Amino acid sequence: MSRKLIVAGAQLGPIARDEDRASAVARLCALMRRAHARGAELVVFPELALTTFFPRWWMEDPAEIDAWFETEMPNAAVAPLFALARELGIGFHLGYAERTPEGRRFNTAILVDASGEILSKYRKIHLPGHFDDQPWRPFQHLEKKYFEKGDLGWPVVDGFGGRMGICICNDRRWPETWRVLGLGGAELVVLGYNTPLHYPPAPEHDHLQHFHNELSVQAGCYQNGLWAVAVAKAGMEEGSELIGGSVIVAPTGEIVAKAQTVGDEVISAEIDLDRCAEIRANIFDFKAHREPGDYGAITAKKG
Ligand SMILES: CSCC[C@@H](NC(N)=O)C(=O)O
Repeated sequence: MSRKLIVAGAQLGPIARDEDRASAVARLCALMRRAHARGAELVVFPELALTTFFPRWWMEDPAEIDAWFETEMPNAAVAPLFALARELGIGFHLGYAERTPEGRRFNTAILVDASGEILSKYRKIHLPGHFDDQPWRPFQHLEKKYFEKGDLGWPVVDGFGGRMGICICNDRRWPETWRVLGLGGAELVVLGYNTPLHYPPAPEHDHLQHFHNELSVQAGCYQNGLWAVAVAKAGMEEGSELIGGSVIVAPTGEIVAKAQTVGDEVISAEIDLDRCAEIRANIFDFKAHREPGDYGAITAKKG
């Protein structure tokens, strides 16, 4: 038995600070067409895919901050993407900055089906970086200032013939993310990232950025017996070099497709969701072998 599906990752090259939504959406549409031409039923776009990675700048003016956020989804700016998805009959994952009607701000991603309906929404839980102005850095990482911690948990929903989960960028480094998604029955996890090559607090690790990206995604897939499509916004963006290396990873932890550039690029693979059982019914058979009674420390409060 098999449940086969062609999936694509649409890596983005840099988005300039003054590049407007219309330009970014036109690029997403061009990538969606390329993914569709490869037979993809689902295309995964990066984290915060409609703008430059704005948390690298300290801003105080609320109007200036709000300009980076979407107050509705879909909205007029992304309407062409939703319309194209419907026309082509392709689903997609999109990361964006969300501002709610109550003025709450989240780093959000949605999963949209081939009819343009939003199937699932996730708000980023692991927010990296800092709250305060740190002008000593060549660029800042102010996700803790601009976003609240997500309040939707890690939803797992039916879609694309299987069980679908979402996480966002820094979440991929945390085993708890993958385990909670795995416990929810996720068979395919989609995620986007903006990962600077340079990490100012520990530059001695800069040369490990690609390794840590792959290590995290491959371990998450293997240890939970699921597929992942992990997609970068890459390249030299406003003086900050972002890693590429978008990958599609199998439940065995093997990479089955990988980007070769740091620009706009489509990767794709035919995946079989039934291959999750190769791991889930064996080495990581949760029911048979997991010992949650001994894992209490994992859910204890911070400290
Ligand atoms: C502050 S350094 C970590 C950078 C982080 N980036 C995002 N966007 O979460 C990441 O984990 O890739």
